[in-house]
Amino acid sequence: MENVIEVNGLKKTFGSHTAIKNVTLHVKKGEIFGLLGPSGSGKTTTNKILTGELSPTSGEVKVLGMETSKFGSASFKSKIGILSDNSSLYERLTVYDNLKLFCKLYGVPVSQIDVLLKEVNLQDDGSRIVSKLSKGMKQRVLLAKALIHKPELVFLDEPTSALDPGNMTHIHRGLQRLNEAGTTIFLTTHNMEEATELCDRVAFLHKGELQEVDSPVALRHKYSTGAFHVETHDGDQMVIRNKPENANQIQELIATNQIKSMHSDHPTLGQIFLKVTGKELV
Ligand SMILES: Nc1ncnc2c1ncn2[C@@H]1O[C@H](COP(=O)(O)OP(=O)(O)OP(=O)(O)O)[C@@H](O)[C@H]1O
Repeated sequence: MENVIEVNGLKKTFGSHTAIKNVTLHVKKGEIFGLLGPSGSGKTTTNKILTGELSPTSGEVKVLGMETSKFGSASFKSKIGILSDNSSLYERLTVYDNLKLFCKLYGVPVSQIDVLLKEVNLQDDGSRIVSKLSKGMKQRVLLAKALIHKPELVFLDEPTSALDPGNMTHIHRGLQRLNEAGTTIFLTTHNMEEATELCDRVAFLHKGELQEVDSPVALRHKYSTGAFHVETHDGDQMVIRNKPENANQIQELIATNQIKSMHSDHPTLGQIFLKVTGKELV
């Protein structure tokens, strides 16, 4: 499958500090790819390099088949959408007028605004002044702004960090629909449930280096202890190792209808990150 992001041996230094050491990653067209890492691991720096805001110190970076020298071009900008902590709105204008400006900038019909406001659950808030909105509402307007020109590839840096659970679910469904319609999503998040739910593949970034790149399911399988957690109808809880000598015990529990619940011990992405890097993903 075609790669929309190709990074080989990327390095980025700020003075004597090396923020990105030797990162190689490839994102396929149509994927939701999650970049996960604790504060200071280099996620924002990677995002900024991929969107042309920063230049790499060394290494090869190609996005949508274009070299970094093309990242300032109108053609590149029309194909990517960005939601980052640098994204901003005109505070004194209404939500609708903000989006109207971006429609004009990209030559998009204003009819697109109502569609997008519904997608971000702000269908009744178009006439509100941006400065009066909550942080979570602004984040959703910024998401609408990032998507207004129907980009092929979107970079979303913590897109749901300010959202309540209801709106987070609404945005997750919207991002899944967007992805099903063909948009590739490069997602940066601290939220492990979000990454597990949304991402086809995730990469763990730690101190500027990638530790693991795989699907959440494959990672959880890889780091599974192979044990079963069993709860009986009597309220007993037990951990049974997945070994041949324990097969009889499990069979007997099943035959005597004692099992209330049983699930295999697959660690969460947060637990895997801790195991791989020795650091909490916070
Ligand atoms: N402009 C800069 N000048 C100097 N150092 C920088 C600059 N930008 C980032 N760094 C350093 O590079 C490292 C990676 O920073 P980066 O912002 O990419 O991390 P992050 O993973 O996005 O963190 P967070 O989750 O807190 O946003 C940090 O040590 C940071 O201090």
